[in-house]
Amino acid sequence: MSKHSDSQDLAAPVLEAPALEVRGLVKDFHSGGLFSQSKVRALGGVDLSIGRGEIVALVGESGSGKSTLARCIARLERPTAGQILLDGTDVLKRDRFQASREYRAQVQMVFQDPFGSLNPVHRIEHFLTRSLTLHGKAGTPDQLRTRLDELMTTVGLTPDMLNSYPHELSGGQRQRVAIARALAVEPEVILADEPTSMLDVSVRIGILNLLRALRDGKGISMLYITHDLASARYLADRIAVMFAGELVEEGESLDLLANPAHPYTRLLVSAVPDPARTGSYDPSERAELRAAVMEPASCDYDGDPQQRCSSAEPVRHQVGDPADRHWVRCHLYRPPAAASSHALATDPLEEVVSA
Ligand SMILES: Nc1ncnc2c1ncn2[C@@H]1O[C@H](COP(=O)(O)OP(=O)(O)OP(=O)(O)O)[C@@H](O)[C@H]1O
Repeated sequence: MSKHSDSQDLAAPVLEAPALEVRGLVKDFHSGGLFSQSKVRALGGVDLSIGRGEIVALVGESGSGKSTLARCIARLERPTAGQILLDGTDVLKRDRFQASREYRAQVQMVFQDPFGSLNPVHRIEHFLTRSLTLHGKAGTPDQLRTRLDELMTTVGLTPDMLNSYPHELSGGQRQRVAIARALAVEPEVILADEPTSMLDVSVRIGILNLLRALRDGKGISMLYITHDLASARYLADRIAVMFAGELVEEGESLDLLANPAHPYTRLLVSAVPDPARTGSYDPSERAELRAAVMEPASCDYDGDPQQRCSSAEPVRHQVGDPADRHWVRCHLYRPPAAASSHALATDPLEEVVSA
């Protein structure tokens, strides 16, 4: 059991170098018109790493900065400051203005909307062939045919669907095509931004299982973005919690959900439908947690008279066993014995993800 400490020097286990790492990533958006000086700080200095073959879920409520982080990593947005390291190389330094083709092949993004990401005038074969050709992986016509068929079967579709148009497929099948398109370039990392949120509940678990199979079979590292803790728990090895553009807690999925240490994480956990708590759900508990965390500069959770977040950034505190790599950033963190527990009693996934 760790003790409360103001030190950032945590006793982390020595691990293999991560596949992808961001350090101090800041993103400001200008707001209020062309001549306005005002800005929105969407990311306030994010540090996050994804190990090889690891699935990290990034969770947080709408507007917390999840998509901005993924878009910065995919280099669809230019970060204001910070580093993005792929296999230890600082890619922002190497390719300052736009990502190289090599980087785009290594880091692929799958978007939330499988309807919007496929141009309706093209057949499925077009999307996959284009990716393969752009990245020099098409080969001879025979090799291309084999590769296309393989991609379709890998994502659970049949090769005859290559002749279909997007509107002839279901939402789940379209998302599988989007995943096949990402796979075509043989990426090292996939950034999946709410890949199931626009799909029928009945097909969500199939997409999650596909992502897991790709990690297991091909060793692809993934950042899985969601506001749904139940699916994060189902899929991810680790969960990172984002609040107002900052990571406030991170840990092994089961440990973090069983022992949430930050008031915001507890708020999220309390929102997961939990069959074991049906009937005893206490709305005032949620209201109290929400009030405590919605004003991060003056968080009075547990009554912090000093309101330290407004004058100093909270440092990271290790939570529990160092092997769990569980940390929290909160001035009010106390070791678990003194904190209240909001553990998920049973697996709510049956209720939330599957039909
Ligand atoms: N292009 C933009 N211009 C100005 N502000 C932006 C832009 N994109 C994002 N923001 C702001 O940055 C913050 C983070 O937004 P972001 O979309 O990353 O959050 P999110 O957690 O992904 O939310 P959601 O789950 O709703 O997608 C928000 O305050 C948002 O309004």
